[in-house]
Amino acid sequence: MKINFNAEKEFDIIAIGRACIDLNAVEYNRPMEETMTFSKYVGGSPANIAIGSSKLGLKAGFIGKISDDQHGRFIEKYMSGVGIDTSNFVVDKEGHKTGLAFTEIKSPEECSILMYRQDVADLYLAPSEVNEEYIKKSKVLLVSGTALSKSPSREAILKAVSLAKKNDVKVIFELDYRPYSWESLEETAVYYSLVAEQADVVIGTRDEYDAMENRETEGQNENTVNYLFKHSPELIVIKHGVEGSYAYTKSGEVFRGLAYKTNVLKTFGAGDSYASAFLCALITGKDIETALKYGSASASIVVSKHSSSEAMPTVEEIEELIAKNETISIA
Ligand SMILES: Nc1ncnc2c1ncn2[C@@H]1O[C@H](COP(=O)(O)OP(=O)(O)O)[C@@H](O)[C@H]1O
Ligand SMILES: O=C(O)C[C@@H](O)[C@H](O)C(=O)COP(=O)(O)O
Repeated sequence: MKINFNAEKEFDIIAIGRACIDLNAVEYNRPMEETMTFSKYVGGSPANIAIGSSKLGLKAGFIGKISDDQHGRFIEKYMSGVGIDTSNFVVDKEGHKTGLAFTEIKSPEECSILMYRQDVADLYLAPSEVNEEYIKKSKVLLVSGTALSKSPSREAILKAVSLAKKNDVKVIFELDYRPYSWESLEETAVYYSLVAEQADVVIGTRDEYDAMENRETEGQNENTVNYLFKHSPELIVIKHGVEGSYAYTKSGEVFRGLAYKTNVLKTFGAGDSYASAFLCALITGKDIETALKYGSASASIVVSKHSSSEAMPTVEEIEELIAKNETISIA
């Protein structure tokens, strides 16, 4: 099965949400308390997805608010440098700062992220700063769940989703759940359900769907898809880490994507690289099974490297890995 996108559109994908900075531990395999040096990269889930998409040859744009300082200018310059249209970046004029994510790489299995996200510029994107003429030019609007965590960004996202639906732009909802961004699980569940019900494609980990369902315990994929398929989604992707991922279609098909063996350096970056390559495959007309392979291969490459954004692979690297066919099989 394939998803049909409107071929007349100028952009393949426009992402909306945060464009921030990752500061990744240079001395890894140790706790952050003992880490003295960090490398700077552009970060933020939707920015990473836009960067990954652009590197794979898609025409990508971005809607977001950046700080009026050195960090904001670094982000804009890096993203335009990799070919992303940054004309719809808004520069914050109220002194809000760029969000920072310090990463800790204790071991390949034990990584964590320490986020500095108080009063960050990205969450001040206002509905009036979301432009219909821009959104209508894209095949896809990629929405990050974290952008729903606070107003006015929350309303800006809801406006963007309704403009996308009005203008034949597919809404892809990447759940991107960061618990510390939210007041409560209850609040997350309200806004995640609202947007997931309107989206065409939903992508998330099992844990993230549990947040959408306001669950403290692990839910069943079958129940999740039965609920969402009563609404707009035509495709639902549920990721299970190294155990791989599943894609469910409204017509009842289920596909499994296996993870590819790799030399893991750190675990973060997997989700964003997966999303960009999965979507690139779908948008360029590949079937869902191939899209799952693209997502898994891209994630496998990025977890073997130091960054999330800079490490995003090319189509050739992805296809080379798929051709080797060294998957991780877990029952
Ligand atoms: N250790 C790993 N080795 C190889 N691939 C991995 C590994 N961990 C995750 N992946 C790949 O990345 C995808 C997304 O990872 P997951 O952990 O589910 O998402 P997220 O990073 O959003 O939490 C998985 O479906 C898998 O294909
Ligand atoms: O999303 C962020 O704000 C931080 C990211 O830039 C960071 O690289 C990361 O956590 C990516 O992890 P993923 O969501 O597993 O792809």
